[in-house]
Amino acid sequence: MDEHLIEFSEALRTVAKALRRAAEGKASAQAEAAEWKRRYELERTRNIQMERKVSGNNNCEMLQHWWIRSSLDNAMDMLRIMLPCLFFWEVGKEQNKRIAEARMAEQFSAEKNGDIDCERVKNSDNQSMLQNESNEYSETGCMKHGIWSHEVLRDRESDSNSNADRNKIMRKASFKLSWWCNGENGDQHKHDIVSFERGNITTAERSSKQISLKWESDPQTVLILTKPNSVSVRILCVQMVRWLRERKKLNVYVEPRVKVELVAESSNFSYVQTWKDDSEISHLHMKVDLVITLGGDGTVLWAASMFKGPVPPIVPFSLDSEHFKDCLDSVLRGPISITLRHRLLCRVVRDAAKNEYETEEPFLVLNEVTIDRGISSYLTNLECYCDNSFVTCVQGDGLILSTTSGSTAYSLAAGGSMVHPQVPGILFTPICPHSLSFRPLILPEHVTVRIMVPFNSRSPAWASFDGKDRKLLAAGDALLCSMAPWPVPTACQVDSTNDFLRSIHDGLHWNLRKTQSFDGPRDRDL
Ligand SMILES: NC(=O)c1ccc[n+]([C@@H]2O[C@H](COP(=O)([O-])OP(=O)(O)OC[C@H]3O[C@@H](n4cnc5c(N)ncnc54)[C@H](O)[C@@H]3O)[C@@H](O)[C@H]2O)c1
Ligand SMILES: Nc1ncnc2c1ncn2[C@@H]1O[C@H](COP(=O)(O)OP(=O)(O)OP(=O)(O)O)[C@@H](O)[C@H]1O
Repeated sequence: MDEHLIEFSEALRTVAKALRRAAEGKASAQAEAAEWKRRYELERTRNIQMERKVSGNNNCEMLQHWWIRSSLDNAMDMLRIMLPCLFFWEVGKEQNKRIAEARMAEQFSAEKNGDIDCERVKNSDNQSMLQNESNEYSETGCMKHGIWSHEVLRDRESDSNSNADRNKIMRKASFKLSWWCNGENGDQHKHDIVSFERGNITTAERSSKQISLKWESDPQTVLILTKPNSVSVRILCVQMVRWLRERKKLNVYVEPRVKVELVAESSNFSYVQTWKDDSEISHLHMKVDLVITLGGDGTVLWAASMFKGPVPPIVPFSLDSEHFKDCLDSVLRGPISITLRHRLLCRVVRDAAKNEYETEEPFLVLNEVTIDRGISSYLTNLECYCDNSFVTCVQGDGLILSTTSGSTAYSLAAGGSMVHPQVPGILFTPICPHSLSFRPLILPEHVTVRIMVPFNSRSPAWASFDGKDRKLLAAGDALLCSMAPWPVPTACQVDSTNDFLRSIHDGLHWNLRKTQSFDGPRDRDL
């Protein structure tokens, strides 16, 4: 009995193997056939285009001979390739072969009969989808309706179908990719970065591309922002204001504090402009062509925080900027490489709010928003959601939601990755989590992160924005954070990537290690 069972199971295994091989043969034959068909169609389209060109010469007879000959050559080539494929195909399904032969015959005879008039083909009752595509392709150079992929021959549904049905072919399921936005009035600015060609997805444009700024009219007005309480900054500021006004004939804006300092230095600086209150600051972006910062990273953060909407290009100067004239000359002339630094839009929603839109004044951060335990000695307890999905509960000192620009600041100190500033995304970095497995995350740019202080939390939490403006988050309060539509354009010294690498080498001494000495054991000694 056992022997019979073993024999039977062996037989079954053999049958299964044969079936699998047949299925694999069919799949590869189908793939190969589809590929050759695609090439055939491309060639055919090219021929139609060439024919159109030649017909301009009114040499119809020559054209017809040439066309028929090249079509025959193509068809023969295709047949040569298709025959072995069809053999395998037959193993799988006899009907596929019949459809393919019919299809080939139809194409072949159409070509042989010199059926090369695009309009005629287009209007023909028996037009095939293939011919339609061909016409569309040759007329427009691209697909008109949606995104198509390679065509494949369709299994015949039933033998009783009409000839027209039998000869029908089916394309690989066509599809369209579109951006998902938060409704029509969503605050996310999107643009197409993906292009489609015959169903193959290619990224045409990526936001991490190097961007170049070319002035279309000469800049007229410059705003200079300076780090306070620094003698070297004050000296540099005086020189720069003078040069910009006297040599470049530009209008110069400074902060009220700096104007007082300048006028105290010399009454000649009375031409320097400033503002009286915050409402004037909100209109600055409409007057200022360029912002110059004299200071470090903190001054750039300060500059960005002054613009609650669009930000003019920022040229950051460190304190040792001896060559500011050459540098500003080339910036004012353009073109310059810029880095578009993404910002995060942060809104606090109180427990008492009726809905998510009832928020306090939003904050825009260039580095990060931090939610921490403040002066409380208890662990934070923060519930985190990404769109509507629960992410995790942060129990530790807190959480940093950082931009990629801010990835080299606090987030880095808390163990987050350093990310090129042109990469769009939100870094989700815990601060001293009380768990061994809480690794930092990087979330995509389009999400909204929601951090909530649960009602069972032992203490409130504190949110701070680029290290400033602390806000208390009580139980039930939440912080919403998403990518802001207004990036901060900063001028590069060389280009985005070069500047980023230089800043992590020079500023952070990234991977600085003494070079290993030459003397010592070598591979050949082993
Ligand atoms: N443990 C930490 O590393 C820590 C703690 C608190 C705040 N910070 C950072 O300080 C920032 C505020 O800066 P500030 O100048 O107003 O305060 P600050 O004067 O205390 O300077 C903080 C330091 O962070 C550096 N820094 C700021 N942004 C940076 C960036 N994007 N890449 C690399 N280094 C950066 C500055 O150069 C400065 O040396 C916050 O946004 C936060 O990222 C860091
Ligand atoms: N125009 C300004 N008005 C008020 N505060 C400012 C201004 N510019 C900078 N700050 C603040 O001064 C502090 C120090 O500025 P900044 O980081 O530029 O100097 P730094 O610490 O010497 O530079 P770094 O450490 O990045 O080399 C920051 O907290 C910043 O917010």
